[in-house]
Amino acid sequence: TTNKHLRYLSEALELAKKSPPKPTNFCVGALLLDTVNDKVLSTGYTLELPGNTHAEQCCLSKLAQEHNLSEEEVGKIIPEHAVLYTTMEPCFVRLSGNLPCVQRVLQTSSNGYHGIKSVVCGVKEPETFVGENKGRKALADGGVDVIYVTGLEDEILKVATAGHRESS
Ligand SMILES: Nc1nc(=O)c(N)c(NC[C@H](O)[C@H](O)[C@H](O)COP(=O)(O)O)[nH]1
Ligand SMILES: [Zn+2]
Repeated sequence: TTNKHLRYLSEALELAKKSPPKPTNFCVGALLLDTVNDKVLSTGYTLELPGNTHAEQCCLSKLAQEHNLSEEEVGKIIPEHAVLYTTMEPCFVRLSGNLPCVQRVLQTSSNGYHGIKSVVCGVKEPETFVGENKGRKALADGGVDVIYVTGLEDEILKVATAGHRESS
């Protein structure tokens, strides 16, 4: 399944490349996969939707919109065995103070909804903005497996930090 993880993580990386580089965040790509039907349910990249939005946030928000649900209810339509692929691990703290994506993921399995129980990411979050990201433990405590897949780190970080260099 590592090849499958790399395939979808590569797709998420292509999405991350669409994100407009900024010095105050990372360019990340995310996609939600229905692994039973091998169907991409939704995709997202940083700043895709208006506002200071994250890739995982856009992915979930677009899915909610498609089903006329609020973000809080989107777990209702997420099938069992859905996997969230994100090039960088979900944020645990955001300098902006906006709701972290760890909370958004955990929220999908509230209210008795099955929600997202598995996250596959390509890199841990660098400590640039908020120090060590402790999201993996929070997700595990909430019954969500976090799997780090190696192999794309360099490219993921290069894309993620495109806005952090003068001549990017
Ligand atoms: N997983 C992830 N997906 C994203 O789409 C994104 N931009 C980040 N970035 C994490 C970083 O910690 C925050 O971008 C900064 O903490 C600034 O916070 P805001 O983004 O302004 O809320 N992380
Ligand atoms: Zn986030």
